[in-house]
Amino acid sequence: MYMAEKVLETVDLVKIFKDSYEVKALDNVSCFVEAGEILGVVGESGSGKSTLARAVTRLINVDSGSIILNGNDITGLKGKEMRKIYNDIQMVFQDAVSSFDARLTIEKNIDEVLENFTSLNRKQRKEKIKQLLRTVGLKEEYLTRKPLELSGGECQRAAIARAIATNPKLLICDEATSALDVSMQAQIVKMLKKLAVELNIAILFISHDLAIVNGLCDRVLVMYHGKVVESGKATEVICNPQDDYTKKLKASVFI
Ligand SMILES: Nc1ncnc2c1ncn2[C@@H]1O[C@H](COP(=O)(O)OP(=O)(O)OP(=O)(O)O)[C@@H](O)[C@H]1O
Repeated sequence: MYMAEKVLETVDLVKIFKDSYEVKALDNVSCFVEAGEILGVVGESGSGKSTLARAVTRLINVDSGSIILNGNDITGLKGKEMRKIYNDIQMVFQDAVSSFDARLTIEKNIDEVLENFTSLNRKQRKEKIKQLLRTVGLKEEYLTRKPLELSGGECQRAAIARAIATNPKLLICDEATSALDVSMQAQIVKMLKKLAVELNIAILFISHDLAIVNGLCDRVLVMYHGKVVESGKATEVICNPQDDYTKKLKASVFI
């Protein structure tokens, strides 16, 4: 029997932020994403979505639970060991422009990643960058443009080109389409679907937009106060929610 490869798995992740009071931002969060699959993570503001992304990329430490990447427990990795797996996990954020160095061309911005994380020579890197731009639907002339000379949608495409430059196994998109207009959102969604299938990348797609998640994701997790309150096939969870919170979330979005 064919078994899809689990690229990411989290087991009972707990993260508590202690300020003047305690916030359980992740409350026993277990989830997984397979190669070629897109997992949506939805929930209102403050439900823990970005904390999950930051925990998985090890930008923050968790209090308990495990993070398994390609079958390896990466929960406790530090420094050099952790840097080795950065090739395998990439992130795309809402504000694509500020994720780039505004003084450098798109080519140079992407080249920095290739220079740091691959052994390609200058000529090979240039070819690779051209190929990456083609993959995300940007013409070669964008190589010499600077981030502020691109539209929001084009810049997000360039950010995705840079994110896939190291052939990651897992791509985390944190509100990656939220700043775009509806037609741009649709184009990026189409492209992410294509990338998941053609490059066999697992995508964790964080969004507050249930309609987009419904159109893009295979499965979805609904988070509330750090807990996964419902999960399942995206169309089933969103079209026919069982949990009261998911019902409310859907009603608040679609009224
Ligand atoms: N560094 C931090 N210190 C203290 N509390 C934090 C920190 N980061 C997040 N939190 C808290 O953890 C909870 C979850 O926040 P998180 O950013 O994960 O939510 P979110 O679902 O991504 O929200 P949004 O959709 O607004 O981005 C919130 O109550 C937030 O205030």
